[in-house]
Amino acid sequence: MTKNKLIEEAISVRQRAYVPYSKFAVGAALLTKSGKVFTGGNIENAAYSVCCCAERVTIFKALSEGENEFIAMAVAADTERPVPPCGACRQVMSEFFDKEMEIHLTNIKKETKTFKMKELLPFSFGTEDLLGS
Ligand SMILES: O=c1ccn([C@H]2C[C@H](O)[C@@H](CO)O2)c(=O)[nH]1
Ligand SMILES: [Zn+2]
Repeated sequence: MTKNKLIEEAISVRQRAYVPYSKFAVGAALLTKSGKVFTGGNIENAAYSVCCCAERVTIFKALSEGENEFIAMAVAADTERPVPPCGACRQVMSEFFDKEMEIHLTNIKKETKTFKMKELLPFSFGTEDLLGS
Protein backbone atom coordinates (compact mmCIF):
# COMPACT_ATOMS: atom_id res chain seq x y z
CA MET A 1 0.00 0.00 0.00
CA THR A 2 1.69 3.17 -1.21
CA LYS A 3 1.11 6.67 0.15
CA ASN A 4 -0.71 7.54 -3.08
CA LYS A 5 -3.03 4.52 -2.81
CA LEU A 6 -3.86 5.38 0.81
CA ILE A 7 -4.70 8.93 -0.29
CA GLU A 8 -6.94 7.58 -3.08
CA GLU A 9 -8.78 5.39 -0.54
CA ALA A 10 -9.36 8.43 1.70
CA ILE A 11 -10.69 10.49 -1.22
CA SER A 12 -12.92 7.64 -2.42
CA VAL A 13 -14.54 6.86 0.95
CA ARG A 14 -15.84 10.46 1.18
CA GLN A 15 -18.77 9.20 -0.87
CA ARG A 16 -19.92 7.15 2.13
CA ALA A 17 -19.76 10.06 4.59
CA TYR A 18 -23.13 10.89 6.19
CA VAL A 19 -23.17 14.68 6.05
CA PRO A 20 -26.75 15.99 5.60
CA TYR A 21 -26.05 19.05 7.78
CA SER A 22 -22.61 20.35 6.90
CA LYS A 23 -22.43 18.76 3.42
CA PHE A 24 -18.71 18.65 4.19
CA ALA A 25 -17.56 15.12 3.37
CA VAL A 26 -14.29 13.92 4.86
CA GLY A 27 -12.63 10.57 4.26
CA ALA A 28 -9.85 8.77 6.09
CA ALA A 29 -7.80 5.66 5.38
CA LEU A 30 -5.65 3.91 7.96
CA LEU A 31 -2.94 1.37 7.15
CA THR A 32 -2.24 -1.24 9.84
CA LYS A 33 1.06 -3.00 10.49
CA SER A 34 -0.68 -6.21 9.42
CA GLY A 35 -1.22 -4.66 5.98
CA LYS A 36 -4.96 -4.00 6.20
CA VAL A 37 -6.57 -0.69 5.29
CA PHE A 38 -9.53 0.65 7.25
CA THR A 39 -11.55 3.52 5.81
CA GLY A 40 -14.29 5.80 7.08
CA GLY A 41 -16.21 8.98 6.45
CA ASN A 42 -17.61 11.48 8.92
CA ILE A 43 -21.02 10.63 10.39
CA GLU A 44 -23.25 13.50 11.47
CA ASN A 45 -26.35 13.67 13.64
CA ALA A 46 -29.30 16.04 14.06
CA ALA A 47 -27.90 16.57 17.55
CA TYR A 48 -24.77 18.22 16.20
CA SER A 49 -22.55 17.58 19.20
CA VAL A 50 -22.50 13.83 18.59
CA CYS A 51 -21.15 14.11 15.03
CA CYS A 52 -18.07 11.94 14.58
CA CYS A 53 -15.19 12.92 12.31
CA ALA A 54 -13.87 10.60 9.62
CA GLU A 55 -10.58 10.15 11.45
CA ARG A 56 -12.21 8.87 14.63
CA VAL A 57 -14.71 6.68 12.76
CA THR A 58 -11.76 5.04 11.01
CA ILE A 59 -9.56 4.61 14.08
CA PHE A 60 -12.48 3.16 16.06
CA LYS A 61 -13.34 0.77 13.22
CA ALA A 62 -9.78 -0.58 13.24
CA LEU A 63 -9.55 -0.82 17.04
CA SER A 64 -12.89 -2.60 17.28
CA GLU A 65 -11.63 -5.16 14.76
CA GLY A 66 -8.61 -5.90 16.95
CA GLU A 67 -6.04 -3.76 15.10
CA ASN A 68 -3.98 -1.40 17.23
CA GLU A 69 -0.68 -1.03 15.39
CA PHE A 70 -0.64 1.47 12.60
CA ILE A 71 1.72 2.58 9.82
CA ALA A 72 0.07 5.66 8.28
CA MET A 73 -3.19 7.55 7.88
CA ALA A 74 -4.53 9.69 5.05
CA VAL A 75 -7.31 12.26 5.49
CA ALA A 76 -9.08 13.98 2.59
CA ALA A 77 -11.68 16.71 2.10
CA ASP A 78 -12.66 19.21 -0.60
CA THR A 79 -10.67 22.05 0.94
CA GLU A 80 -8.37 24.72 -0.50
CA ARG A 81 -5.44 23.43 1.53
CA PRO A 82 -4.85 19.87 2.81
CA VAL A 83 -7.54 19.33 5.47
CA PRO A 84 -6.33 19.86 9.05
CA PRO A 85 -7.81 17.39 11.57
CA CYS A 86 -9.73 18.88 14.51
CA GLY A 87 -8.26 18.94 17.99
CA ALA A 88 -10.40 16.06 19.26
CA CYS A 89 -9.15 13.80 16.48
CA ARG A 90 -5.54 14.82 17.11
CA GLN A 91 -5.95 13.76 20.74
CA VAL A 92 -7.45 10.40 19.73
CA MET A 93 -4.68 9.90 17.14
CA SER A 94 -2.04 10.61 19.79
CA GLU A 95 -3.47 7.85 22.00
CA PHE A 96 -2.96 5.19 19.33
CA PHE A 97 -0.31 6.45 16.88
CA ASP A 98 3.45 6.44 17.49
CA LYS A 99 5.00 9.90 17.70
CA GLU A 100 6.89 9.22 14.45
CA MET A 101 3.88 7.93 12.51
CA GLU A 102 3.03 9.82 9.33
CA ILE A 103 -0.36 11.37 8.66
CA HIS A 104 -0.99 12.50 5.09
CA LEU A 105 -3.41 15.43 4.92
CA THR A 106 -4.80 16.09 1.47
CA ASN A 107 -7.59 17.52 -0.65
CA ILE A 108 -9.40 16.22 -3.72
CA LYS A 109 -6.67 17.71 -5.93
CA LYS A 110 -4.27 15.47 -4.00
CA GLU A 111 -2.34 18.47 -2.69
CA THR A 112 -0.77 16.78 0.29
CA LYS A 113 1.09 17.76 3.44
CA THR A 114 2.58 15.02 5.57
CA PHE A 115 3.03 15.45 9.32
CA LYS A 116 4.42 13.19 11.99
CA MET A 117 2.10 12.59 14.94
CA LYS A 118 4.42 14.60 17.19
CA GLU A 119 4.09 17.58 14.81
CA LEU A 120 0.28 17.41 14.64
CA LEU A 121 -0.05 17.46 18.42
CA PRO A 122 3.13 18.51 20.20
CA PHE A 123 3.41 18.42 23.99
CA SER A 124 0.29 16.26 24.12
CA PHE A 125 -1.34 14.93 27.25
CA GLY A 126 -0.99 11.15 27.32
CA THR A 127 -0.82 7.90 29.24
CA GLU A 128 2.54 8.76 30.78
CA ASP A 129 1.12 11.94 32.34
CA LEU A 130 -1.83 10.07 33.79
CA LEU A 131 -0.08 6.92 34.98
CA GLY A 132 3.58 7.98 35.17
CA SER A 133 6.29 6.58 32.89
O1 LIG B 1 -10.70 16.86 9.89
C1 LIG B 1 -11.94 16.89 9.92
C2 LIG B 1 -12.65 18.09 10.04
C3 LIG B 1 -14.04 18.03 10.07
N1 LIG B 1 -14.68 16.83 9.98
C4 LIG B 1 -16.14 16.76 9.94
C5 LIG B 1 -16.88 17.05 11.21
C6 LIG B 1 -18.23 17.50 10.66
O2 LIG B 1 -19.00 16.36 10.30
C7 LIG B 1 -17.87 18.23 9.37
C8 LIG B 1 -17.80 19.75 9.51
O3 LIG B 1 -16.98 20.13 10.57
O4 LIG B 1 -16.59 17.72 9.00
C9 LIG B 1 -13.98 15.64 9.84
O5 LIG B 1 -14.56 14.57 9.71
N2 LIG B 1 -12.62 15.72 9.85
ZN1 LIG C 1 -12.06 15.57 14.13
